Amino acid sequence: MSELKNDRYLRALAKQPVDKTPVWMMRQAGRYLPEYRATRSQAGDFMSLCKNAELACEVTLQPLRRYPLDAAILFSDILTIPDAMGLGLYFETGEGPKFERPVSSYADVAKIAIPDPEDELGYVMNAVRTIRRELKGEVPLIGFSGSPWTLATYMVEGGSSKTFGKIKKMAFAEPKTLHLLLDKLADSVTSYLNAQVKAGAQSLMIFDSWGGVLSPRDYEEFSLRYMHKIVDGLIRENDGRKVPVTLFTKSGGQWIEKIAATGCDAIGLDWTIDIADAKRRVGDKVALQGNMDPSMLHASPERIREEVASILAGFGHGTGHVFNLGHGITPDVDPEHAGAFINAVHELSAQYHK
Ligand SMILES: Cc1c2[nH]c(c1CCC(=O)O)Cc1[nH]c(c(CCC(=O)O)c1C)Cc1[nH]c(c(CCC(=O)O)c1C)Cc1[nH]c(c(C)c1CCC(=O)O)C2
Repeated sequence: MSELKNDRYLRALAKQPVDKTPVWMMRQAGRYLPEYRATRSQAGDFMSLCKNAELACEVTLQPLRRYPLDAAILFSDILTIPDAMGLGLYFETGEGPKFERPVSSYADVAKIAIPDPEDELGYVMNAVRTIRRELKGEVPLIGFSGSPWTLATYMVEGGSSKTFGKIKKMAFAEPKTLHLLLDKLADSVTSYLNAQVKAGAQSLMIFDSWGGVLSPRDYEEFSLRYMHKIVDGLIRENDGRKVPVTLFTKSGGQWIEKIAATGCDAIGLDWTIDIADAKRRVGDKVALQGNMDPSMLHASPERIREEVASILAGFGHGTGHVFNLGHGITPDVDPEHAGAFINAVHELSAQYHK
């Protein structure tokens, strides 16, 4: 078993005692950091940055050099799987991700093959191995993927969407087509995440960014069911240590009992749910990650501290809490405010672990 210098994050996920509440930030490597923007312009476009193991490692480590974060997250994107399936991912400046060949029919879905993670996605595994080597056991490395539903929204819509008109039409008019796609995605995500574990990822997170646009029944049918299938297929122990899995459904606060029942180790919460309420409902089963509104990072450092204090008080005494934002940090945040947030978590949380 390789030793970690700081294992607070893994201990909190396993509900073992900690000295302080661990903290990391979704999208902690990103455009709000000038050093990220510099490396990114050196790489050219975003996917070239993801495909260069040395540069992907560099941007993964940048936020850790600035802040005492308790975890690193692989620098990559959730859309690597659809790209490896042959859809032709590209990024239009200011418009987010797009696909050259979106999926629209049963025939399109039938043609899709499950990518080999060490072949078409070998660049991701190279990044994981490089980052693990360069982290030198400082903090654990989180691997990740998108959920089948969230990946399918991009594949069917051809990019980001506000209304999800095309994928909902497929869900309700051609459910067989969508289920075949979701099934292939679940198999792809399982083998992709297991390959990340074998390459060195010490924890896993599944981003279900768009599960919250579904009705409760449709959430179970089109999103949760496939995340459950993935959880059942994951390697849960490696190198003598548990590999915890965190499920994050944005706007999924009303379904946390159902999410906990998948057998995941932790639930990621956005800011629309009170963490005290979440702890009452599922705190005996799973750890909780979250949940400050990322927009709060625009407030003064004093106001940020107050917000951190109130979330810590909501969770209360004991372990099982990984502090985070309720969604990704945005490019317009002042890096000093991010630092104030992280320090506040460490300083104000010690009293809850005595
Ligand atoms: C939906 C989604 C995507 N990607 C991701 C999600 C799920 C999380 C969420 O709900 O936000 C996940 C993701 N994307 C990225 C990471 C890296 C790890 C981290 O630091 O958290 C992670 C975990 C890097 C990235 N992924 C992307 C960037 C920005 C790219 C750039 O440098 O221009 C980063 C740092 C690109 C991306 N990729 C995607 C979008 C919507 C965008 C933004 C496009 C834009 O704003 O121009 C798809």
